[in-house]
Amino acid sequence: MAPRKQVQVQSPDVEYGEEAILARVQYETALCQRDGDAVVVTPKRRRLEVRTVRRPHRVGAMLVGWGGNNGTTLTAALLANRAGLRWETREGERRADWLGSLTQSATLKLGMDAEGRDVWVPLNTMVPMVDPDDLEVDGWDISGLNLEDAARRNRVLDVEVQRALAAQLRELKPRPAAFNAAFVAANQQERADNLLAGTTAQQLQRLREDIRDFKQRKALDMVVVVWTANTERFSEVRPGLNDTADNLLAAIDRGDAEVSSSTLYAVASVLEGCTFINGSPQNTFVPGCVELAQRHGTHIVGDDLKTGQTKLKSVLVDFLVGAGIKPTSIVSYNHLGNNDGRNLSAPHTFQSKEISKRNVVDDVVESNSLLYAPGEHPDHVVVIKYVPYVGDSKRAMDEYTSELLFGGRHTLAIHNTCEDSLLAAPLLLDLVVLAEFCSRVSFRAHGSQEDFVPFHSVLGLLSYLVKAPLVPKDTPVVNSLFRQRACIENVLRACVGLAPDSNLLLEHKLSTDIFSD
Ligand SMILES: NC(=O)c1ccc[n+]([C@@H]2O[C@H](COP(=O)([O-])OP(=O)(O)OC[C@H]3O[C@@H](n4cnc5c(N)ncnc54)[C@H](O)[C@@H]3O)[C@@H](O)[C@H]2O)c1
Ligand SMILES: O=P([O-])([O-])O[C@@H]1[C@@H](O)[C@H](O)[C@@H](O)[C@H](O)[C@@H]1O
Repeated sequence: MAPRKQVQVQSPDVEYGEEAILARVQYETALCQRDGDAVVVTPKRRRLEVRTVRRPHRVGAMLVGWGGNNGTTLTAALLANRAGLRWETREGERRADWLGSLTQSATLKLGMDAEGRDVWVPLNTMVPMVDPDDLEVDGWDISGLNLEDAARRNRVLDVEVQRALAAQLRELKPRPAAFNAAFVAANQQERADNLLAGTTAQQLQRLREDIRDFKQRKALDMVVVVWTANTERFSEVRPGLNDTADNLLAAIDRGDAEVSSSTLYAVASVLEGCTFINGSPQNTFVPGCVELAQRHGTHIVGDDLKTGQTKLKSVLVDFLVGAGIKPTSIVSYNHLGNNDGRNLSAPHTFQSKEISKRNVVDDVVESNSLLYAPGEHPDHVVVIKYVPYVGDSKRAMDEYTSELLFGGRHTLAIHNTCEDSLLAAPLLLDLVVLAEFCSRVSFRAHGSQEDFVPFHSVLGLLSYLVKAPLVPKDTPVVNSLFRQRACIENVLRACVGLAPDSNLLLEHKLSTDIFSD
């Protein structure tokens, strides 16, 4: 697909240099001090400089679980879009697209034209971003199936698409994987025929060699490793095991069985200077792993892709609580029949998913003390059942019960069929594209001679894409979907010297025009 024309901002506050865009923005916050029931607010204004390197890296994504439903679907989408694939369906011809991708198929409101009409532009025209057609992919899987056979087994893609991509997919074979079977359901053992041998320490070295091999073979200057393998049970976090970076490295050296596969891949990625993204709910980022990422100045992102049922939950609860309606009961049931669902049929792996699916309402509930007393929250139940027949087509059924005026009851009953991998694959692309963008952005106080500072190792900006956002220690978690999206939009606006979108639109709301020059 031809690259889209970039937005060009004409302002004394932005310079489009050869190497970087240098922008100056006013960063405004409000310092609140409670005094009994009163709140005293002091506006804080800081002028910042934002530097964005213009040329995107030559990026490769290494998928852990490459042969899975998400991994094969993302790979097929990359190949199909690169080829401009068209295929026949019973509803007529389809052509490859990136529907469901924030960076490829979503827009943001840039401003208004001379007639006062809103002007919306694709997100990826604000600053240069990686073109998916340039993205290289590789990865590991405990199953040795090549991606053509894996895609057939996974039953996500139309047969016409599988046929059209068969020759290319057949050439793609996952690398042997590090696998700690104790962390996933026993039923996953059946497919484990493509495993690394040796001690955990030897496997760590092999994973690092794999990353270097991919980087060298494809002439990359950045690799992003993405965990899209099975959901694991939580790792025990304890002093001497994984509470510090050195203890975690020592635990790997001694082959401690409590080091999960996902943490081992994360450590390999950090040691190779790569961004690591956790698309599953387990606590891959034990404290020692976070410390290691900070020590090496690499980015980590997690946890658990936010694709369908949970994405809707974060919107509905935001809407209800924001409207002063009090959700008192949330029942989230779904059944699915893919291998993810099969793995989640084990209590210890389900518990990881239950945590990420339940915590997503916490920040919105805590935001409204008029509705909820301290510690009060809605009843909230998550149920996931494995029903092979429905395959990847997850059926979510939710019931939201809320209290209304005069003791009224409001009930929202929703049936939400989520084609899980068709929803997840575009988000995996967004995570890689946005993680690469974040690696090129840095900030400093205006007029400072200090170095520009990058985003924190824990890349909270990408919270929009995950259920359980990993954020820097002692910083707030935001789950509200539209606040998360606004954060990404406003960072993109800051990169080109534009203020956040206030949504005031006073030009259209006053009795008299006070804006005409
Ligand atoms: N699709 C969605 O809607 C969605 C949303 C949120 C999170 N997720 C999570 O994404 C992950 C992948 O989902 P999926 O539907 O692709 O599952 P999947 O079971 O189809 O794919 C997982 C793949 O990982 C492989 N694997 C397991 N352990 C491995 C290891 N140690 N190293 C390398 N490969 C390993 C498996 O063989 C399998 O091919 C799951 O954890 C799931 O919970 C999916
Ligand atoms: O749709 P969503 O809640 O965002 O996410 C999905 C869950 O509903 C589903 O139960 C689980 O199997 C998938 O891995 C994914 O987590």
